[in-house]
Amino acid sequence: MNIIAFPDRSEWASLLARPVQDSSVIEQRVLPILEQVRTQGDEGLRELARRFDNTELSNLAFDQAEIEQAEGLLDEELKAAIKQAYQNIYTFHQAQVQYPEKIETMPGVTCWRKSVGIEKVGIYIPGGTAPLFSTVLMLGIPAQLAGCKEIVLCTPSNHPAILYAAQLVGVTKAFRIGGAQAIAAMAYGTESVPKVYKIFGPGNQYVTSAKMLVSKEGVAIDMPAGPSEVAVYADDSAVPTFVAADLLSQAEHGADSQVLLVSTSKKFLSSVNLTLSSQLDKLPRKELAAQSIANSKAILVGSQEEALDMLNEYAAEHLILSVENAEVVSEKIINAGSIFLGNYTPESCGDYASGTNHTLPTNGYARAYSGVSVDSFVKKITVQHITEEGIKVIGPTVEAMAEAESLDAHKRAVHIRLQSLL
Ligand SMILES: NC(=O)c1ccc[n+]([C@@H]2O[C@H](COP(=O)([O-])OP(=O)(O)OC[C@H]3O[C@@H](n4cnc5c(N)ncnc54)[C@H](O)[C@@H]3O)[C@@H](O)[C@H]2O)c1
Ligand SMILES: N[C@H](CO)Cc1c[nH]c[nH+]1
Ligand SMILES: [Zn+2]
Repeated sequence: MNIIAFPDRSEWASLLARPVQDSSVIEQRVLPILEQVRTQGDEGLRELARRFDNTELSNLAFDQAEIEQAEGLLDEELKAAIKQAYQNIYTFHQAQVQYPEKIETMPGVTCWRKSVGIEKVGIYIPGGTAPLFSTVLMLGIPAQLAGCKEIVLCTPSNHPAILYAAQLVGVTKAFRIGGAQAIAAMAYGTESVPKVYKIFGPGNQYVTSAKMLVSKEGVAIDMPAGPSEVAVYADDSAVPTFVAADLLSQAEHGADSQVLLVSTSKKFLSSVNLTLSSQLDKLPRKELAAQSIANSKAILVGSQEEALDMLNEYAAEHLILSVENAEVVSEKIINAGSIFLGNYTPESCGDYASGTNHTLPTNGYARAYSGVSVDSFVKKITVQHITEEGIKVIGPTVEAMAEAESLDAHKRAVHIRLQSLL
C-alpha cells in the first residue's frame, strides 16, 4: 500500500474519494437494460442472461425440486454453520421488533404507532463473482421477523447454499436472474417475476445504479449498498498480520472494493505493508484483491483527533478500531455503517455470523443511511383515539389553529362535535 504521510486537511477529500466509475457512464449502460425488461418482460430477461451471464434460461424461476434437493447437496459442516449464523442473526434482529406503545398526550387523547411488514419485498443476492448465500440470511431474517408476506429472491447464482438459506428464511419465489435486469424485473414485474414494493440487497455497480434508477419510478429501495469497503484505524497495540488479513478480507470482494488504513504510527504502517504481500500471494482471488489493494491507501496522521476526523469524513461501510480503549474511541465515531472493536473482532464475523447485518451503506452514504434492519422491512402506521372527554380538552387548540390557517372546514369538524356534547 502506498503510505501517505501527514496529508493536509485540504487534500483529504481527493485522497478519500472512492475509485468508482463515473455514475453517468454506468447509468448509460443500465438504462437500456431497464427498458428492455420493462418492454420485453421474460423474453428480455432471457436475452440479457445470455448476454451478461452466458446462461440459457428456459425457466427463470428455480423449480421446487431444485430447491428441495439443495439441502442434500451441502455438507453437514456447512449446514451447521448456516444454522448457527441463522440463530445469531435471528436473535440480534428479533430484539429490534417493536411493539406498539400507547401514549396519552392529553386526557382522553391516545396515540400510538403500529409496525406493519411491507407486503411484497424483493431481495437481491449477489452471485457474479461469489455466491453470497450469507446475504440471504441478512435480508431474509429481518423480512421474516417484520412479517413480509411475499419475499421474492433474485440471484445470478444457482449455488445450493443460496437455495437452502432461501428455504430457511421463507422466501416465497426464487429466480435465477442477476444484475440490473433482476432489479428491473422486481421493480416492474414480468410474466414470471412479481412486482414488489421495496427492493433490498447489495450488488455491483450495475445493480446499485439500477436500484437508484428504479427508486425514481415509485419502488422503494433499502439504500445504495455497492462495492464493499473497510477502513482500519490501528495503533501499536494492533497486530499487523491481523490488520493485513482484515484489509484483504474486503479487498477480495472485487477490484472496486476499497480499503483504507489510518494510523499515527509509521512503524505500524510499514509492518502491515510487509505482511500484506505475502498474505495476498496465498489467496485464490489474489488478482481481484491485488487490484483493490493497488487503489488503496495507508495514511499516517499526526494525532488521534485527526484520525477520527478523517474517518468521520470518509464514512466507511465497515470501520475496525484496533486501538487501545476501542470502545471509548468508538463513541467519537459519527459516520460508519458498522464498527468492529479490538484485535479479536474481525470484520468477517459481522459478514457472516455474529448477528449484525452485513448489508450496509457504501460510498459515503453512511453519513445519512443505516444498514438494513427489521425497521427497513416495516412501515410504521400511526393510530389515534379521542374520547368525548378528549375532544373537549383538545378541541379549542385545534379550532384556534385551523382558524389562523383560514381552514374553516377543519375548525367545523371539531366544532360540531363540541356542540353535540353541550
Ligand atoms: N455493501 C454491502 O452491503 C455489500 C454486501 C455484499 C456484497 N457487496 C458487493 O456486492 C458486489 C457483488 O458483485 P458481483 O459482480 O460479484 O455480483 P452481482 O450479483 O452484484 O452482479 C453480477 C451481475 O452483474 C451483471 N453484469 C456483469 N457485467 C456486466 C456488464 N458489463 N454490464 C451489465 N451488467 C453486467 C451480470 O448480469 C451479473 O449477473 C461486490 O462489489 C461486493 O463488494 C456489498
Ligand atoms: N463484506 C460484505 C459486505 O460489504 C458482505 C459479505 C458477504 N460475504 C462475505 N462478505
Ligand atoms: Zn465481506
